[in-house]
Amino acid sequence: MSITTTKADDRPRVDPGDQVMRVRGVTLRFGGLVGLSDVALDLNRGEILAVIGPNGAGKTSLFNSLTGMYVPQEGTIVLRDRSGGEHSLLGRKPHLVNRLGVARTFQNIRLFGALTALENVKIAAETRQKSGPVSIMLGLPNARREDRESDRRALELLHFVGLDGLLNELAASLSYGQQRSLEIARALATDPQVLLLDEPAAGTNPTEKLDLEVLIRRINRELGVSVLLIEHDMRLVMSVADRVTVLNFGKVIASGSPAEVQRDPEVVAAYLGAEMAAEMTGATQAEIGGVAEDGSVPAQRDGEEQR
Ligand SMILES: Nc1ncnc2c1ncn2[C@@H]1O[C@H](COP(=O)(O)OP(=O)(O)OP(=O)(O)O)[C@@H](O)[C@H]1O
Repeated sequence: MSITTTKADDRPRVDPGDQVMRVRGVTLRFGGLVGLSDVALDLNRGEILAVIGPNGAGKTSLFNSLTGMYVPQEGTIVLRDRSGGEHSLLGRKPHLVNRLGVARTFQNIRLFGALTALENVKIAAETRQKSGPVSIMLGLPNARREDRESDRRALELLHFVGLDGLLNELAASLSYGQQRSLEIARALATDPQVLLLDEPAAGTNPTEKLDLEVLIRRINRELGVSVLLIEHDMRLVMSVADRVTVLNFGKVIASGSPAEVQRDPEVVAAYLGAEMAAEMTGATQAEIGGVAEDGSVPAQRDGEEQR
């Protein structure tokens, strides 16, 4: 992956027939609770696909299933590489899924707080190295070359996400928005074909949200990375996503362009349900869930779902 291959305005060609990830019939149960039910989803190469839905709808469970952290009891999850080779991801260990080209960020940021920004990204870049521990310990030429390459790559990515002034700051001392950018740089350092972003705007301020919007587009356009995005901020989703898939109670209830999904009666009903609940109880929209004035979709309360 090169950082400077295309101009910012160049969209990678999105060919609906060229699916980089294909998910079919995925069902995930936690004991008696159904987290995902017969979920199907296609991510086309070069596109940004948002996955939305109220809290508890199954979005993170889906990401965990796509990245090997959860193993669904039923279904298929296939990654297609650039030469058309197909790889089943179901049941594969997370580091092997990553090696095949799927990287992710987490809803709750997972950085090494006591390491610097540069070290956090370099560790991820090193997962692509071929030198074994003995070559590294002995400082053999191959190992030294790969070490310099990891340094170069980490610096390039920190520049790409706008953190080049903070290379030597401890991750824990960065602002929330900066930590989110660092997590993205770290995910990119593993050279993914597909990047899964789990609520990247959570906890960021309005300026950081706008920066994030630009960054997601640049990752997609300049690096040619296909993006799956979980996000509650509907303004961000509607602005960056090519298509949107809506989950509710673990099922896909709609899929289409942002405009189509916004008009879909089932999606409207899912969110209107929360609105009516707010009216009936006198609670505010934000307290109950539904589309709030700022465009965000707050939580569905525990116990609302019948699974
Ligand atoms: N490890 C687990 N064990 C048991 N239940 C789980 C587990 N992980 C998720 N669940 C349940 O599966 C359902 C879907 O949760 P999930 O976190 O995927 O939803 P979500 O759409 O990502 O919500 P949020 O927007 O709050 O992140 C919830 O009822 C949740 O409690």
